Formats: sequence, structure tokens, C-alpha cells
Amino acid sequence: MDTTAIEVRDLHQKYGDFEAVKGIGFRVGRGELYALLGTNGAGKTTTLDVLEGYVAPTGGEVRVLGHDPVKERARIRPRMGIVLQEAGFYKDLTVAETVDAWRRWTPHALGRGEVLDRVGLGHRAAVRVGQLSGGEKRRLDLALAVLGRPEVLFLDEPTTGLDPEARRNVWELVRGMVADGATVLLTTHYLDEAEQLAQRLAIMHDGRIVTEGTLAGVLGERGTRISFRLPGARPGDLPYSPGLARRSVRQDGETFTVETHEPQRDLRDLLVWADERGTELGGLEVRRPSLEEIFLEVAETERVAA
Ligand SMILES: Nc1ncnc2c1ncn2[C@@H]1O[C@H](COP(=O)(O)OP(=O)(O)OP(=O)(O)O)[C@@H](O)[C@H]1O
Repeated sequence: MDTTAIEVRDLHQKYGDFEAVKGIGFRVGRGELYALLGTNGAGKTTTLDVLEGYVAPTGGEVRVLGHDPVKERARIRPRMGIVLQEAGFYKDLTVAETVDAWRRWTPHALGRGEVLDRVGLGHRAAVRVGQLSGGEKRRLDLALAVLGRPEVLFLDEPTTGLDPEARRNVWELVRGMVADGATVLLTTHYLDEAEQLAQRLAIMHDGRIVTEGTLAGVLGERGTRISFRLPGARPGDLPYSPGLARRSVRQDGETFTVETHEPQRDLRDLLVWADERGTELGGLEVRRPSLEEIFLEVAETERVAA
């Protein structure tokens, strides 16, 4: 069996003369959750539109479950679940009526009660959609997307507007779908969400993928950070033994941050050095960078380079 669920090869997408996606490629394995992250306007939704079969690519190729999502849309649409950034509902229908309407043309649909319970809307079944809160509408989106037990689920910012508890419930639901074998492509601006859910991810900026890999790989590419305050010092004063190439030292006012792939050795050198000089390292901290820090640094580096 083919283990690839989604394949994107050298995808280009233009709106008139404007190129929103400038040649990206990635692959999502079956049963994997892949997060597409990026700055505003990076091209994430455009990429999803192509994969969902709404528009044909202006360059390159994409495959979903081995098929062309535009030309073979009728074949694969029933196997896909889609949560768009903004969905349209009939405001006058109740939640139950909305689910029932979708169930009518969804093969192998879950039961109404089951799907509403899964997204935490069971108690709102009789309420008109127009009276739901923004977060509840988001959950109804999700209910409709998972109704047909999709093999591939596209989630475009699925938890935007949800309170922290509702977000966690959505995470549980998505984790459950992945555990049952679904493939998920997620876009989100919440980097903790990607950290919680994704096995692999890409960070996009200005139509290109600038970082891609497993979560552990992307986090591990950067070293551990040792930071401390040292008034009056310069980077050259610090005590590092020569020969450690994979290290950088940054200074921001009185605060120094050493990024290293040999944290134990560098920390020991630093502590011995400070001890011998009778110097206090203010606010000493050793930590791995979060995905959010990496994201912000990538965005900043790309902005400066542009
Ligand atoms: N229909 C359209 N016509 C013209 N330009 C468009 C159209 N849709 C998107 N764009 C432009 O293409 C670029 C990529 O947009 P896209 O919505 O794919 O980005 P995104 O990464 O999803 O952004 P966000 O995080 O803000 O949702 C943006 O500059 C956007 O203004």
C-alpha cells in the first residue's frame, strides 16, 4: 500500500500576476499529522485550496491519496474532511438539522448524536445555528468535517476563537482521528497547537517553505540556550574553550544568550569562569527554544533578508 497521503511537488500558485506560492514541496505520510505554519499571507490557505481541489495549480503537481484533487475530485472528495477558515451555514437551521442535512449525502456517516458529542455540541442540538457563539460554530465546522470518517482531514485554523478548554477538546478529537489512522494537514497560528499535535511541520514565509522537518528535528536544529545577565561584559569576554564550532553568542543589552549543541560543557565552563572571577550570572537560565521562538526568528530573518 502507498504510504503517502499527500504529495506536493514544486507547487506554484498565482493570482493574476501575483505569485502567492513560489515552488513548495512536501509529503505527508498516511496517519501523520503535518502542520503548515507561517506568517500572514505566507500561502498556507492557498496551498490548502489546491489540495482540496478548489483550484488547479498554476505550476507543479499535487496528489491526495494518489489522485489529482481537481481532475479526480468526485473520487476523493468523499474521503476528505475539510474545515475552512470561514464556513457558511444556514442560520435558520438548528444544529441537529444542519448535521442531518449533511448526513443525507455523506456515505458511512457517523450518527448525529455521536458526532455532536465528539465536538462537545450535544447539548446545543436544538439551537439555531445563528444563535451559536463563534467557538460553537467552529465546533460545528469540525463536526461536519469528521462526519464521513475522512481518511484525510484538512484543518485551516480549526481552533481560532475557541476558549482554552474547547481548544483542548478539539486537540483530543484530532488526536483520536490520527490514532484511528486519519491523515491531518493543519494550519494554525497557535504554535503550541502545532507542538502538541504535529509529527512534522513546515514554516512558510512569502510563498516559500523556509524550514521543514519533524518537530524534534526543527526544535533540535537550534541548540540549547543558556542566558544570563552580565553588566559591562562583551561577548569576547566569555570563557568558551576553543574548537566548539556549533555555538553562537548574542548580546541584547546586559543579557547574553549562548546557543550551543554542547550545553553541559558550555555551562560548566561558564560557571567555573564566573566562580573564579567572583561574578554573579543574573537570571541564569538553560532551556530549549520553543517552536514559537524559532518561528519568530525565522520570520525576522526572512524579513531582514527580503
Ligand atoms: N483570491 C485571491 N486573489 C488575490 N490574491 C490572493 C487571493 N487569495 C489570497 N491572495 C494573496 O495570496 C497571498 C497568500 O494568501 P493565503 O491566504 O494563502 O495566506 P495564508 O498563509 O493562509 O495567510 P493567513 O495566515 O493570513 O491566513 C496573500 O498575499 C494574499 O493576499
